[in-house]
Amino acid sequence: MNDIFTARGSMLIAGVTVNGSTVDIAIDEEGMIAGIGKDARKTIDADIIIDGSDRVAIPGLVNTHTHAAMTLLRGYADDMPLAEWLSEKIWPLEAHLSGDDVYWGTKLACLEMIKSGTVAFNDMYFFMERAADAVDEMGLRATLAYGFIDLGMEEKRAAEIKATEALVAHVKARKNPRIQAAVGPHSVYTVSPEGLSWCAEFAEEQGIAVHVHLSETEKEVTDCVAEFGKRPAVHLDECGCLTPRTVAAHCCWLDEAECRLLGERGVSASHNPASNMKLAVNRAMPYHWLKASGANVCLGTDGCASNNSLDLLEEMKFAALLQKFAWNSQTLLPAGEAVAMATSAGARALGTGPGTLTAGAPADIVLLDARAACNIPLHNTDSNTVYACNGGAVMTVLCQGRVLMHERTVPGEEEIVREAAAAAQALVGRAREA
Ligand SMILES: O=c1[nH]cnc2c1ncn2[C@@H]1O[C@H](CO)[C@@H](O)[C@H]1O
Ligand SMILES: [Zn+2]
Repeated sequence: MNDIFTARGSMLIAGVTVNGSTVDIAIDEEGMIAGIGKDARKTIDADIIIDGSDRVAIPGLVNTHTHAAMTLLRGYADDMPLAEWLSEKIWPLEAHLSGDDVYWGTKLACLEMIKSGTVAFNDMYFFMERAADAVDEMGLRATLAYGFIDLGMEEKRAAEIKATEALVAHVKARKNPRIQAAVGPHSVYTVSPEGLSWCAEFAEEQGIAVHVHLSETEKEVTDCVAEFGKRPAVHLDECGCLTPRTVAAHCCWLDEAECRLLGERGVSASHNPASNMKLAVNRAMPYHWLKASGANVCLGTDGCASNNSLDLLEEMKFAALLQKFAWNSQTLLPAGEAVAMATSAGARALGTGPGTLTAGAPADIVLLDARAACNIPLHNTDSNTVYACNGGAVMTVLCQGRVLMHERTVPGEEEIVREAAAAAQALVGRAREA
């Protein structure tokens, strides 16, 4: 069974349930879906066969906003307001982070993501060269941004520019088709207009994505209006940061005109319901306005210090429930749309393919346990996936046709858990001594 992780060749997932029908999924040697349907096995001479009976296949999930290595901060500080939480707890501890911490924290995040069906993620953090090592080894896809924070200081800005340029050069030099670089201006309250403009220009010049926090709290909006005379989305736009390559996380306090602006600019808006509820940001993303505007609404978990897990199956449920509750509409964000947010919309945001189970798409595939209680009965796959199951129902995960987890086994799990726990403990120890 172990060689399924290293075996290369064409593959057949035989007799698997997709949207209520039993089909075969044929995967070619390049890791692309060659065919899907009752006769798909005829399209290839499979080297590897995965038994799909008792399995439901869905496209691989895409986490469009996280800080992966914050797994090390899981449970370190909870139940606090955002500004206090960041400035009194999170940032002081992050000041002691090392590259090794980010490596093991990101490995743990990748393990957790694979175990809950995620095949690609959009990350913003520090020591991202080491995050790239972790992603490389774990086999999923990632877009990696250095979290650019200049706090209005010219000297700090110069250092952030250097760090951003270094990461982009590093990622390009790796030539790993699964790993992309992005530019990561943290937010309008931590980056000066000069910093934001530099980020926008550099991203444009490099043809890479912009990853930013936007309108997470009401305070962010009132402070931005007081300082710059305009709301955060307008401010970001004037600095050139709103583009079809932009992923804006949270988008809770956008007004209707800002939603239209995001739609016009072709921005991807990443909904992070668990983090928003936990930090009581007190307003849900206006999904209905963003959807009407044509913005690409996708899904993210945010980091493990504000979630505190990376389970997108759970997150789909939070999104569908929060939207209904907040906007008083039983019909808003139905299950099928929640699945699309976590799959095709996420794939569009990160440029990783169509994010669907179709011929010609990359074989980014999740097999859920059809015999798990949460999948009985199977009246409707989308419904069970969003409302009943969590990551525990994920059995097998493929990324570009490569098996990352099979029957819940991920190679190297024991070492990752041991080393990440040790790194977290040592990090807190260093902070306490300081
Ligand atoms: O919800 C959040 N809002 C704003 N900042 C956050 C949140 N979660 C994590 N970070 C912070 O963003 C930086 C990423 O490079 C880190 O400092 C991380 O702690
Ligand atoms: Zn965040």
